[in-house]
Amino acid sequence: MSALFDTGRREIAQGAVHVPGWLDLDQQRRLVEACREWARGPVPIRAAKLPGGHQMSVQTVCLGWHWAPYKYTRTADDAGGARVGEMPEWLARLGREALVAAYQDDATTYQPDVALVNFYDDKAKMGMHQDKDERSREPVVSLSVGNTCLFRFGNTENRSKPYTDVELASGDMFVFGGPSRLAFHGVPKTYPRTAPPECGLANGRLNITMRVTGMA
Ligand SMILES: O=C(O)CCC(=O)C(=O)O
Ligand SMILES: [Fe+2]
Repeated sequence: MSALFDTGRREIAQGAVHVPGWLDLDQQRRLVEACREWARGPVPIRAAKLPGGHQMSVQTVCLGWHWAPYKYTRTADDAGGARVGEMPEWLARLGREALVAAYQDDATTYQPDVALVNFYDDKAKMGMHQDKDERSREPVVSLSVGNTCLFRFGNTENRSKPYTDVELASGDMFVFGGPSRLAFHGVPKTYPRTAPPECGLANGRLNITMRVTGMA
């Protein structure tokens, strides 16, 4: 991204950067279209079940690797058993461009091999957690489309304070890596009817996180 569009870039913690409005409306619409396609299969979108039996309120479909609490597999053993869809190279490239913009580092060789596509209806939320099922500690890139949410970005020790509350709006990008890679984070709520009509998503919120599993 050119300097012109980097003006809103904000470092939330060391290695954690929020870039508001990183995706233009055309890119947002294309992502929404792609998410609709991915949600259809080969693995259908589903709300994952936690080991205790609790079902997540967020619905997820994965690319590259299938994530179910708390591991990655090639087949969706909790959702019909099909082999998960490919991680498209264009999406990995978008992840790399995000990293370049967030860290202002043109030399990155970032190559995410998994994407988790999350859909939030107006009631969905995500509790404070760490993304730690990856063997690699390469950064996580997050892209948001649709309704604005409250994103809580915490510390690496526990689920409670200190944390920083950030609003992630349609088109926003957020990266966390380095000393922030294992920070607890979550989505306490989304704000209904806040999506720009032109983003392509009339209801709810989509979030795509890209990661490097470190698995072969
Ligand atoms: O929806 C978000 O912004 C965060 C999603 C997230 O933390 C995850 O999928 O692990
Ligand atoms: Fe996460």
